[in-house]
Amino acid sequence: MARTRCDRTPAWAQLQAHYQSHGKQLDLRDAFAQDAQRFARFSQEAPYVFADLSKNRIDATTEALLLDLARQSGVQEHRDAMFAGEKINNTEQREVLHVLLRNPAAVQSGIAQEATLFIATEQAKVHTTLDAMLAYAEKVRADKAITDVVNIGIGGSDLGPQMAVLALDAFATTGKRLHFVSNVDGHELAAKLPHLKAESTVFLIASKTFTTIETMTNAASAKAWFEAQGGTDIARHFAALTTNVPAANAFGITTTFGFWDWVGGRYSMWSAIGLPLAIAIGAAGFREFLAGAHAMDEHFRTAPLESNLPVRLGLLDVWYRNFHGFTSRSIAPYHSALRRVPAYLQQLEMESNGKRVDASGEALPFGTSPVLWGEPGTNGQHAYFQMLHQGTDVVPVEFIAVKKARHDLKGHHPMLLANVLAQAQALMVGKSDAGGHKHFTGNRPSTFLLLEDLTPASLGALIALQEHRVFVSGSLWGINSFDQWGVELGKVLAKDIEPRLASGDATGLDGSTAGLLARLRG
Ligand SMILES: O=P(O)(O)OC[C@H]1O[C@](O)(CO)[C@@H](O)[C@@H]1O
Repeated sequence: MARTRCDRTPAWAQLQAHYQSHGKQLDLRDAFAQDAQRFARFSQEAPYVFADLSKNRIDATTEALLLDLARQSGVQEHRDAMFAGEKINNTEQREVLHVLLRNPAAVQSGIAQEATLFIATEQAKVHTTLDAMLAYAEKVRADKAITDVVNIGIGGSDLGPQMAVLALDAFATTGKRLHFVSNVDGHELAAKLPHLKAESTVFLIASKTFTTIETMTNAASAKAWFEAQGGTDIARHFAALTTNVPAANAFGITTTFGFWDWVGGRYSMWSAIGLPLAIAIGAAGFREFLAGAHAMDEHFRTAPLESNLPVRLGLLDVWYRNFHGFTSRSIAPYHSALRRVPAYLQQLEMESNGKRVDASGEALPFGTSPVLWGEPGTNGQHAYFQMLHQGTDVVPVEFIAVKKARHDLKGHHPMLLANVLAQAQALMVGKSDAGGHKHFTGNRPSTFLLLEDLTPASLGALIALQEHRVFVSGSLWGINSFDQWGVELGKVLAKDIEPRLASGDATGLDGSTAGLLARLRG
């Protein structure tokens, strides 16, 4: 697989020169004035998602050079290697095949015989497990005695299903209450338990590894509570979603749905980890969700680079991070059901691309993952948008809007859409007030993602789009987007500190940790 780190390509130097001569001065207002076709030129259709990129600080030369950067870095080859089942997660020697989870059939052409065989075998397992998991979801949905489903998991075993269950609330037809418990902070689980009854609750223990301390602690407490309430039928009231079925069995759970180590935690909601969503919207809805993601996979896999939305977004991310030096991106979903999307994207992008070394371990001489943050519009407008409009830092904003409303409250949706348009417009056009307090500099960039309707399929496509744009920027940066060693140190230290809270032993601790330990014990 030919992969060249972006800063080692000829296009990188050309982009630097272009940034100095044109890029940094580009004014969006002039760009629109000079080009009546700018909206059409810088917008992109993809399955279920229309993207307006025209309010970004790019021109035709920028795009051409960025596309050269993609070609010279080997993004296409890297993408093909992922789809072909190569072990592109090199630090863990694993394939990266979450796309298989939403692939309707094991059709792969032009790849090595060995990979074809591997993919076909894994694909068969995916479909068998999917059928079993969806049959279970339907069983729970049909079970009148079950009123509550509690998902216990954290990170990728929580954020995805939680985000999707909220997003697709309009499609939730079960009448069952879905709860998500992630934090090891006992306040979270303790607040739920008094409202649950053992005989009417199903606990889903979601953990890829089945070793994560938060999830194991919550799962043990949930099981102890269940038994203390007189519950005995663990097989009916507990299910495990995991790659580590033996550990789930050892924990006493016999109802299990597996997945595989070629699925990263933050890429796992398409697997058994999606069970809460399948229970909420049903098997057919879940299959539509997968189909929407698959449509985006096909777009990413086959569309030419210049009309490939994940590629265009990933290139833009690199342009902003490494040439403009923007360090964050604000996500502004103008749909209250998408309120957990910013949190979901934080893990997706920051855990994938928050790396300081390339895939070979060499320190990178440029910035990588931006900070992602945001709240739903219009709420954000009345909080931090002040800074977006008039602060000293430029923060590119990614608006997400949905054309169709699924409520009939008069006037709300046009007002919501007017606001999202107005915010994007205000950021760009600004307002002159001779440099005073009411002055808006304008020329602040934004991307506008538009869905016709928020459905299982469009949500699937939107999230797959985000996965692939993260792939593209990570690929350009030459990093391994599929490991997360940065989460390990804190886990190890917490294990060391926990017994010290009981013993008070501060041997070898730094002064601050020792001081705080003493206060917490006092
Ligand atoms: O599903 P698991 O194995 O419990 O892991 C939960 C989360 O913890 C992490 O490994 C980080 O610690 C994430 O990557 C993952 O999504």
